[in-house]
Parts: sequence; C-alpha cells; structure tokens
Amino acid sequence: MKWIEAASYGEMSKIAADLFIDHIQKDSKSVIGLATGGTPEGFYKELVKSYEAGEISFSETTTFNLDEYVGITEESEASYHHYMKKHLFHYIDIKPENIHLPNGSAPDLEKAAKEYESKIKEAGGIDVQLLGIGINGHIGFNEPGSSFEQETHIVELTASTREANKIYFERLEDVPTHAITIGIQTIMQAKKIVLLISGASKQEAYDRLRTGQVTEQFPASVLHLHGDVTVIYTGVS
Ligand SMILES: O=P(O)(O)OC[C@H]1O[C@](O)(CO)[C@@H](O)[C@@H]1O
Repeated sequence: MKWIEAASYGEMSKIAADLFIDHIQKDSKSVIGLATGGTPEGFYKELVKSYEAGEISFSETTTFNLDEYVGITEESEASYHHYMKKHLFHYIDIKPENIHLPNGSAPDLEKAAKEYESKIKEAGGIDVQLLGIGINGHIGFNEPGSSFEQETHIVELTASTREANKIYFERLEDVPTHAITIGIQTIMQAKKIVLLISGASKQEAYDRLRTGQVTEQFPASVLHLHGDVTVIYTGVS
C-alpha cells in the first residue's frame, strides 16, 4: 500500500484526479470505478476542470459506480445517479451508454445485481477504482461483517452509515435501509485502487487501516491484500 499525505483537501483531490487523468490519457478506453459521498466532490471538480481545459476526453471511457440506494428513484436528489450527473457526467463528453450505476429501483434486485456484475466482467473489469471509506470502514456499501468473497449484492445499511448519510435527506427516516453495492471481491479485482481519506471524522478508520490487521469486521482492511493500492489522505494524523 502506498500512502500519500496531502496538505489539504484540494491537494488530495488534485493528486487523485491526476492519477486518473494520467490513466485515461494513456488509455482512452479505460474502465473507471467511481465513488460518491462528500470526499470525492473535489476530485470530480478537478476532472471537470481538466476536461474544460481540453486536457482530457472521456469519449471512450467507461465508468462503473460502486453503489446506489434501494427504494429511491434515480431522479431523487439523494440518489447516486443524481450525484454523478451533478458532479461529473453533466459537464463532460462521456457517452451515456458507457455510464453504469447499479439499479436500486429494479423490481428484481438480485437479478439487477447479477446483471451489473456481468456488465463489469464484459467490460474487462475495472482498471482504476476510486474509493472513499465509511467511518465504520465500509468501502462501497460493504458494511462491517461483509464477506470478502461477495460480488455485487444487496446490503442492509448499518445505523451508523444511515446516520452519517442523513445530511443528504430531510429526515433520518428518509435514509434508505438498503443499498445495492459492488462486492469486495469485485473491488479487489480492480487492477489499481485509489482510496481517499479526508477529515477528522475518518481518524479512527484511518488509524485502523494503518494497523494493517485484515478482518471482515473492518472491510477496508482487505485492501492490504491487493497489490496496487494508493491511499491519499488529509486532515488525519
Ligand atoms: O465520503 P463520505 O461521504 O464520507 O462517504 C464515504 C463512503 O460512503 C459511501 O457514501 C457509501 O457508498 C461511499 O460512496 C463513500 O466512499
């Protein structure tokens, strides 16, 4: 695992964006794994900036997002479909057919999960995967106790995750109880992984990850078993 300490949130976002930009410039057909949440907002700003400066095109790039809530529509402002349009897809030249997010509104969620996993495989797997980390160590929505062997599946969100994400909803009761997420096995099959950690609320997760102990009780710890992980962190010590 490579650890890079950034002096600020802006610097963390820029270092991470440059890694992805470099990858896409070298291989325009890259398959990129994307994350949502507060942490990568600056990262997306940097990608948009680079696109607007004419430094990069996403016209041949394919994306797969990590996760989506179950039980809210794609149009809902709290959905990750909406988040991705708002922070990235609206501004760049990516082809709509190359954008993939799990379908949390599918009538048959198990089937939707299987289909999503197949699409990733058909695309040849993920070249570079962006990750954030939950305060409880979740990656994607793989909560503590998730098996390291899982592919895309449906999860029940923990109380702490629902509490942390309630800022995106009017009331705690509105935060979905379930989500559809890429599994840890899928994440581990990505050729390269970039994990962002930002801010004091992630101190405990950062400390735990640094100890190196691998356990399903702390999902991000699985990353120690991957050969190409870069952690870019700021605001933790
Ligand atoms: O960056 P945040 O908002 O702290 O979220 C942490 C992680 O939790 C999730 O929101 C759950 O999917 C991830 O997308 C994100 O990486």
